[in-house]
Amino acid sequence: MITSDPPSERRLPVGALLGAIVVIVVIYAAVPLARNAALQLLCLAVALGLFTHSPRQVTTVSLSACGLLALAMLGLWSTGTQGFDSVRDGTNGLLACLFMLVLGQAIHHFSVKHEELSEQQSTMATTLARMEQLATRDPLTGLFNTRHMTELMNQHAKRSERADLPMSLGLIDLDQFQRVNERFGHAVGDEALVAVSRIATEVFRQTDVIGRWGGEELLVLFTDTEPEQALLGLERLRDRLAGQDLSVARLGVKVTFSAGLVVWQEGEDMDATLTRARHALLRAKHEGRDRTVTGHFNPATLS
Ligand SMILES: Nc1nc2c(ncn2[C@@H]2O[C@H](COP(=O)(O)OP(=O)(O)OP(=O)(O)O)[C@@H](O)[C@H]2O)c(=O)[nH]1
Repeated sequence: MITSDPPSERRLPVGALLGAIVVIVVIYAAVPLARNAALQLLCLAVALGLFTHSPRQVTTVSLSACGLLALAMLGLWSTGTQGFDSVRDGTNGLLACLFMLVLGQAIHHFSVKHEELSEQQSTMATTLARMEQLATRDPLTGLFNTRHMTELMNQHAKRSERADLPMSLGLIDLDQFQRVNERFGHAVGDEALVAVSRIATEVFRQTDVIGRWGGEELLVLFTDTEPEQALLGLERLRDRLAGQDLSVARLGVKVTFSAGLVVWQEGEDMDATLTRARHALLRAKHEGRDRTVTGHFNPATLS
């Protein structure tokens, strides 16, 4: 079961509270004139138990207050201390004890309910986060899934249009991935996919949006980025993958990728942008793989 700490505003060190109770009881015993005020302060200390950590501590506070007060009264009565009226002070003390026990129980009950509620809230938050994860992420790579990427593309297109910001789209396809699966097995192929995804998230900017576009394809949305910079990003990924062993067991699994990179045109439907990116990707494959082919901008302008 998931438990949660009470909110910080409820926290009061129980040790400090017990210390205060001891001091109040000492004042009660030592200063006859302050007895009524001490009883009121004791009740207040028990009420402050509401701000301690747990229901158990609430009970500790109220029982300690009652126990210490009873001991003090017993001591005063048995030693016949002057100024201690056993009827008046005894009745007041017993009433205070009764009040503190009832108050302690009520606060204990409230505290238990509060804890249950916190646990439920925490469980709900975890479940919601898990559901959101399942709805938006690809289970293998942890990247955004196709459906969520589609939503994000449309959102970013609107944002780019409103703010007049450049946006590019890169479609990445791992080369000859079937051979990786055939040679090393599907599980190792999965490892390679996970490794490429992890490296991609490291290589691209945090503002770039990366998703798995089915199978062995990734889609990158280069938001607020000039295409030349997006191309540099893709080539950084190529450099990082070059010669890198992508298997956990160091089997020598290496992959390259082909990519199609296009600039989103203002007002363009994202499906049309994707189609252009796929055409560019196919050209990259036909031209020999392990390269990026761009559409609608001149990579020769690279600085
Ligand atoms: N291990 C693993 N393989 C996958 C996954 N998704 C797709 N693949 C494999 O990726 C391979 C894609 O094969 P193809 O589309 O023929 O392309 P390719 O072998 O990569 O060759 P080119 O794309 O032409 O360079 C297939 O063998 C799929 O089974 C996955 O989640 N895990």
